Amino acid sequence: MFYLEKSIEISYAHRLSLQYESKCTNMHGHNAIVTVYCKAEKLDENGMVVDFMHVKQVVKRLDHVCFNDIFSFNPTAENVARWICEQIPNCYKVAFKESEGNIAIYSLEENI
Ligand SMILES: Nc1nc2c(c(=O)[nH]1)N=C([C@H](O)[C@H](O)COP(=O)(O)OP(=O)(O)OP(=O)(O)O)CN2
Repeated sequence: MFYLEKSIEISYAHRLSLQYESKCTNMHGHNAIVTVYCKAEKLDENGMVVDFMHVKQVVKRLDHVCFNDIFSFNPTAENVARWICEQIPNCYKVAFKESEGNIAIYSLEENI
């Protein structure tokens, strides 16, 4: 099995829709570190699991934007991690580090 991991920093704004009072329902921003994990049993015709540049292109679509403008779902770290995973071939896990102590992980596998 071949494994690949890439981390990219993004800056974004968002506000959350929540069923309780929270400061996070106000527009605010984060500098997040997104780590994308991919794997493949066989390499493609270019000798890759997936091109690092392709991973960057997808994640950078989220840089310096307001998540509420581009997503129809509530832009929590969990939901955005799943969205990223769904965009990237051979991706099985995304860790979305919203701030130093806050990390959401979406994984297709049980053992994260
Ligand atoms: N499960 C989730 N919980 C929260 C999310 C989320 O995406 N998933 N997001 C937020 C807000 O974005 C909020 O800005 C983060 O709040 P907080 O935990 O207070 O963040 P910090 O620790 O970075 O901020 P401090 O003010 O320094 O404590 C909330 N919850």
